[in-house]
Amino acid sequence: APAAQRAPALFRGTFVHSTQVSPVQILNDHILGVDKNGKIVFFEASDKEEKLSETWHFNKKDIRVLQKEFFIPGLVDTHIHASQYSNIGTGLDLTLLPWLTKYTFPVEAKYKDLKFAEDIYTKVVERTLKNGTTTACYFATIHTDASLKLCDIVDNYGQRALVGKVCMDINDTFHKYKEETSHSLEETQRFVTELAKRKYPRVKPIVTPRFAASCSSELLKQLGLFAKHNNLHIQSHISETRPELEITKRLFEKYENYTDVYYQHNLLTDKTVMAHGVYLSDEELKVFHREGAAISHCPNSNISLCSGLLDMRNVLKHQVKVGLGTDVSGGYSASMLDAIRRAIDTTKILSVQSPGYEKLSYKEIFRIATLGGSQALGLDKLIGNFEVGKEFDALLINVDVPNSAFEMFPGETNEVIIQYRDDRNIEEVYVAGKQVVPFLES
Ligand SMILES: O=c1[nH]c(=O)c2nc[nH]c2[nH]1
Repeated sequence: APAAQRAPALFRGTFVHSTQVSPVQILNDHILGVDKNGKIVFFEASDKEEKLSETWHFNKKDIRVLQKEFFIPGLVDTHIHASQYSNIGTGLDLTLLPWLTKYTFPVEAKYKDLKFAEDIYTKVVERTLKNGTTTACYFATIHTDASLKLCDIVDNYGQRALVGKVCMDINDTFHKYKEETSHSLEETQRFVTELAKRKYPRVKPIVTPRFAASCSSELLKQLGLFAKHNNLHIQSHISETRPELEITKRLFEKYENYTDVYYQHNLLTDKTVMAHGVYLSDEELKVFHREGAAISHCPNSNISLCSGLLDMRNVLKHQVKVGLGTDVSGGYSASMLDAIRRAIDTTKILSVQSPGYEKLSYKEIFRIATLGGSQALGLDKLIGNFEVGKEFDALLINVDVPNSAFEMFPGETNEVIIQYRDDRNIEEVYVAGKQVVPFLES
């Protein structure tokens, strides 16, 4: 088993596909496999084929040697507004607060219509899977039935997800889109109960106060207590823009800072993921570390809405759990590859502004997009890398497909792909060992 922990994140090998278990990769004298429950196993084999046929019931014809393919762990999108997918790539001329009023609240209000919800939610789940997102942490809208519909679709496609029905009882700029305080809590309870009844193995609820500026203290308190008593995941936004910080300060005068608002309402736990955190002070980062709360870094959105640049090096220095998020549709791409690139770009910009700033390497960002994301969502015992006993959430990358988006040059290793590969080179997507959404023909 310890050998598995040493197994690299990506490698070439010989692939074995079968109708019973798939896939398996032979690495020198070891076999990385996936059992019937989608769990990763790793064992030594003196005679690979004998061992394979005995243990896994493979025929020789199932074994294919494809030098141009390799696996990477599935990508974890720690912050994505499924409901905003219909706005993707549009309306990015404003900053956060006017953007919410002009573009975002009007589209979210449409999810009262279940047919509209079903159409957009189907498209976003399909698209994120095709882009290699095996796990997503979704914001839905304030509508419970539409949020449950999103859960049904996620389960149907075989994606892994945390899904949140949005809670907000304050909206002074778009009055139609808010709830009564007690209704917001009751509907969250109904959402959690109804989702539990469905017994979906890989779709879990997440308590979702939109952000402090759209929630009364009473609502935050009720949601915090509900999450605490039921040991639930929590997500929200924090310290994304300066004007939002000012409003929050005015609304929650007696609190030390933004982090303290969530902390005092029982909303900052080791199952919490907060989007953005661009303007968190070192003091606040220390509280995040102490409480085991995570940050979802959403670099595309931070740039697109001109919110600010997160100092990831400082977040890592404070040992705060951190993952990456696409933040559709503040972010204009539903691809985690885009988030990886923007995250690297952000630290490069910071290094231009402050010579000597230690940029993040692509290896660090790749880890944050996979294992880091699983830690941020409290799922790292289950997913995030290829450790024995975890579930096999993986992408099969092929560097040599027809119409590939880029060239491989002589002597290059597969590691090159992590630096500039394209989504179109994701050939197969696996969640818990099961193939979901085949994308490219090989
Ligand atoms: O990027 C963001 N998108 C949103 O929808 C939102 N709501 C509050 N704060 C937010 N930030």
